Order: sequence, then C-alpha cells, then structure tokens
Amino acid sequence: MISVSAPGKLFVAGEYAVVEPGQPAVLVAVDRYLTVHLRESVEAGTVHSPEYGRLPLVWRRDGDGVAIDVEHHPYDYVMSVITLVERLRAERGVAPRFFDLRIDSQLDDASGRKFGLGSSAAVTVATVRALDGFYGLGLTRRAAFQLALLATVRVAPTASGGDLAASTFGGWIRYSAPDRARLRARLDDGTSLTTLLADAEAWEGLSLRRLTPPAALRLLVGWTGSPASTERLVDQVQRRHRAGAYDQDAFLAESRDAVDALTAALDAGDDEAAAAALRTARGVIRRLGAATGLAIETDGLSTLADVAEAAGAAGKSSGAGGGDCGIVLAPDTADVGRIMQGWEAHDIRHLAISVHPDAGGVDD
Ligand SMILES: Nc1ncnc2c1ncn2[C@@H]1O[C@H](COP(=O)(O)OP(=O)(O)OP(=O)(O)O)[C@@H](O)[C@H]1O
Ligand SMILES: C[C@@](O)(CCOP(=O)(O)O)CC(=O)O
Repeated sequence: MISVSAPGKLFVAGEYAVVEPGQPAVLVAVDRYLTVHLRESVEAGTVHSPEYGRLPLVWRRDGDGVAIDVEHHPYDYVMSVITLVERLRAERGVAPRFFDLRIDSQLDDASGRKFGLGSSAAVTVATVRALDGFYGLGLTRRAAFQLALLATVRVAPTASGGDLAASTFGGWIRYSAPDRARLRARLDDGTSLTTLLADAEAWEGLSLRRLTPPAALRLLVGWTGSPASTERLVDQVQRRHRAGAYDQDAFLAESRDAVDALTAALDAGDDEAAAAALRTARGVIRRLGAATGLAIETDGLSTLADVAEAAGAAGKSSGAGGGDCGIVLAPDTADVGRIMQGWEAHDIRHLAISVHPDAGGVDD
C-alpha cells in the first residue's frame, strides 16, 4: 500500500493576474490534507472517493494497453493524472499494472462542503506522487508539479496552477505560470511527455521561488460560506477584458507591484511592510471587482477584512473570491480576540489552519 498526502493552499496575493503567463502571485500551503491510498489490483482499477458518491469509478486499458476507458464524468482530475502517468510509463517502457485508489480529504467539512482550500490541486498532486511511487518513475518534485499542471490543464484550461505549486512545494511560494494553451497544444500534437517535460521553451513563464515566512505575523483564515465557481469567475473577468471593460495592463501592473512589495517585505523580514502589501493587494482586487462589476470581494469578505483592519491587522479575500475564504496577517499588536468576535457576529467561520511547512527546494 502506498499512501501520499498533499496539503491544501491559500492565495495570499496576485489572484486573477496570475492566470496570465509570467504574472506573479504569492501562495501558502496549509496544514489540511488530502490523502491518496494506492493498492495494486488485477484486470481493472478503481477510485473510491466520497466525491464520487458511493460507487467507485472503474478504469481499464483499451487494446493498445495505454489508453484508459473510464466510466465517469469526463472532467476529472484523478483520471487525467492516470491518463498522463500511463502515457509516461509507456514511453519509459515500464510494464502496465492495475491499482485501486482510495481518497480521504480534510479539505471539505463532514458534509462534503468545500472551503476553497484547493482540493482539486491536492488530489492531483497526491495522485501524481502515489503513481510515481507505484511505477518507480523517480520524478523530481519539479517534474511531478509539471505533470500535475499538464493533468490540470486538460480539465481546467484557464487554471494558473498556483494551487498545485503550493501543494507540491509547501510553505510560502511565489509563483508565475507558463502558457497553458501552448502546453495543451503540445500535449495533443504527439510530443512525448518526456520531451515536453524537458522543453524549456514550452514552460517559459513558469517561475517558482520559495519565500521566507513572516517572523511574527499570524495567519488567520475565515470562511464566509457561499462558494462561487473559480472557473466561472475567471471566465467572466476574461470576457470583460475582451470587451474592453477595464484596463487589463493597469491591473496587471498594479497586481505585480503589490506582489513585488510583498515579496520584498518577506525577503527583508519586514512584517509591517508585508501587512501593508497585503492591504495594497486587497485594493487591487477590489478595484478589479468594481471595474468588472463582479462580486469578487463579497459583503462577507469585505466584513472579514474590515474587521481585521479595525483590529490592527491586514486582510483580504483569498483566491477567486465570490465567497469562500479570506486571509488575515495579524502582527503581535493586533487584537485577535476582537477579530474573532467580529467574525462570529457576522457568521464568518474561523478555520483553525496553519501553514504547511516547506518541503525541500523548488528545483528538487
Ligand atoms: N476527495 C476528492 N476525491 C476526488 N476528487 C476530488 C476530491 N476533492 C476534490 N476533487 C476534485 O476537485 C474538484 C473540485 O475542484 P474545485 O476547484 O471546485 O474545488 P477546490 O479546488 O477545493 O476549490 P478552490 O479551487 O476554490 O481552491 C472536484 O470536482 C473533483 O474533480
Ligand atoms: C482567480 C485565480 O487566480 C485564483 C483562484 O483561486 P481559488 O481556486 O478560488 O482559491 C485563478 C487561478 O489562479 O487559477
């Protein structure tokens, strides 16, 4: 039996901009995990997860021994990973075997409600690593991230992959994405995965850097409920961009400045400047919401951040917004009790979450 856990994530700054290749964002991995258990099987494989209801998904290979015939919803991360790992295995001449997967997740609550902590990324990363271990592929951490991103873009073409970076590398990460449309085209044009993974040009724009965590800022996470679909919100922002409804260049420049300020503050160990940069990043996202007319910082998320600011901390929505989580960076001087009371009074649920620690270098 192979068991692999991958952490969830939270965006700190740079959301929406990071969808553009080369645009930076900052993320943290969080100490809530999704675990994939793998056991060898015969003739067919199964995937058991509460996500799929009570019946497992069943997968088989077709005639040529590589393709997979699956009885399931087509837009599935686990099956996308299996498809690509099988392709890589075949390229490397590793013999095919069957396996059953069982998935347990702490990234939603007991009733299965998601918090927006990156369950799709965690399931993708953990499945890549479980299959890597099973077939003995010896993928570097970076190659496992690349494979997870390729599996993801087949399912969610606009996804930046920032969540995969946080889940793969842990800790605080600065991330910018490669051009996923180009990667998708390369996946479909018959290029071998071995070649694609090593092709620097195909991955242009990808940048991964580990950041120093702030020494004395506490990370608080609040959940406002009413999650919105990330893909729909990104799609709506992109439609408004195409319609010329807002100045995309100005937005990207402002977002980059906020992320650069946050990165510089973390590098310098200047917690006050880091909290100030988070406030700036909040302003960037609020202006994007106002210019597009989209409820990115919802009333609940506004309250979450306002309560934090009134208590001497900094707060903002995390990720696509429209509900879900907001984050706060609270210095020692902030009145955390007041933040908790304010959140409780407004039905904002405090999630007792910390940063999942670093796991080695980003080039390993
Ligand atoms: N326990 C699980 N087992 C199998 N697949 C899962 C599991 N949890 C999540 N997934 C996959 O991830 C998808 C959910 O992704 P979605 O982006 O909606 O949520 P999220 O990644 O948790 O949230 P966010 O993107 O806001 O961080 C599911 O439809 C499913 O394909
Ligand atoms: C809006 C976006 O930048 C962040 C989405 O974050 P989340 O999955 O809603 O936590 C989209 C993306 O990075 O893929």
